[in-house]
Amino acid sequence: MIYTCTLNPSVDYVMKVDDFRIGELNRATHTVIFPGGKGINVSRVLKRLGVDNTAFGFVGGFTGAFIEQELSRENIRFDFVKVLGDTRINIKLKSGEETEINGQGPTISPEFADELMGKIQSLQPDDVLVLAGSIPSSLPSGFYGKIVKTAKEANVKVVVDTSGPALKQLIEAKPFLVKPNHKELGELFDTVLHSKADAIVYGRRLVELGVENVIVSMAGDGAFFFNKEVTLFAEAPKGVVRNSVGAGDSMVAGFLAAYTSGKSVEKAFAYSVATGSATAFSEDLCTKENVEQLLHEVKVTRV
Ligand SMILES: Nc1ncnc2c1ncn2[C@@H]1O[C@H](COP(=O)(O)OP(=O)(O)O)[C@@H](O)[C@H]1O
Ligand SMILES: O=P(O)(O)OC[C@H]1O[C@](O)(COP(=O)(O)O)[C@@H](O)[C@@H]1O
Repeated sequence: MIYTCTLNPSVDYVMKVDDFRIGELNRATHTVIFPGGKGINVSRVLKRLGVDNTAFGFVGGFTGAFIEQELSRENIRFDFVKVLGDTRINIKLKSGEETEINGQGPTISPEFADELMGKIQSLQPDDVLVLAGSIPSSLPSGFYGKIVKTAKEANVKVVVDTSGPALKQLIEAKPFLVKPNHKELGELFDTVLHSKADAIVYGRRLVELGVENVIVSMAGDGAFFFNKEVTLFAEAPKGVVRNSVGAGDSMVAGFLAAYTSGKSVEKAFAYSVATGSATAFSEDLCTKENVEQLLHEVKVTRV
């Protein structure tokens, strides 16, 4: 069974504003609201790809109730810890460029953190645990590390999609899969990546550090896959980007959906790129039909 864990879920409030002006009254021409947070996006895309899974994490208040209601509507299993305070609202402003403001999220007190650890302790060998998104500031900075240790002791495969110090901490635990974008990969090594050659150098370094499989996404410029045996590159399919929020999370879901159904890493990587682009070209997350239409456009080459 695949489990996702979102420590800081969100309600993503997407607002389209023509000609946004800072410091003035702007009126949205289109608004839409989605349940969000990286692990929740992975759960939603997995379900759309026909893979049952369970979402873990912390939710609270009216925004938390909205997330549960939307996941129930999509028949996605969840087992959240209910916290005091409201789940955050993240603003995704579309006005030519995409600007994002992510909220802080509610305070998670130690008893709620322990309740989540209890759920992690109940995982079984060969389960997959996707740890995705930021760590709320109220949790101890080593919290992700503690989750990975518990999961790995139970022979659970750990997948990581996060950034900053949380990503650094999780790399040390040698996860099964990580999916940084090129900016997050640069930050991990206190540098800025300027080229595909740079992405190859630092992607391979993650494998040397013990990560089993690495996907480095570069938005419309394609993606790399690295493990001990191969380095692969895939061009991103061409299309009109409607909402790239959740595209990275969709790649993780696409890879896992294909890999856990027995596909090779080459095929799972191609499916991952098609899933990321299918989401970027949709207003909400992708559907399985969108992914399969794009799959034939993804050409994977060995580097
Ligand atoms: N402009 C684009 N054209 C085609 N595909 C895109 C575009 N932007 C994102 N994608 C797809 O989404 C994936 C993840 O995007 P990226 O922005 O790199 O990740 P993240 O959302 O984690 O920042 C890419 O590998 C690609 O498949
Ligand atoms: O936990 P963080 O890093 O604040 O990110 C949360 C945000 O990331 C998202 O999951 C989207 O992530 P990606 O665009 O990287 O796939 C949004 O749904 C959410 O608002």
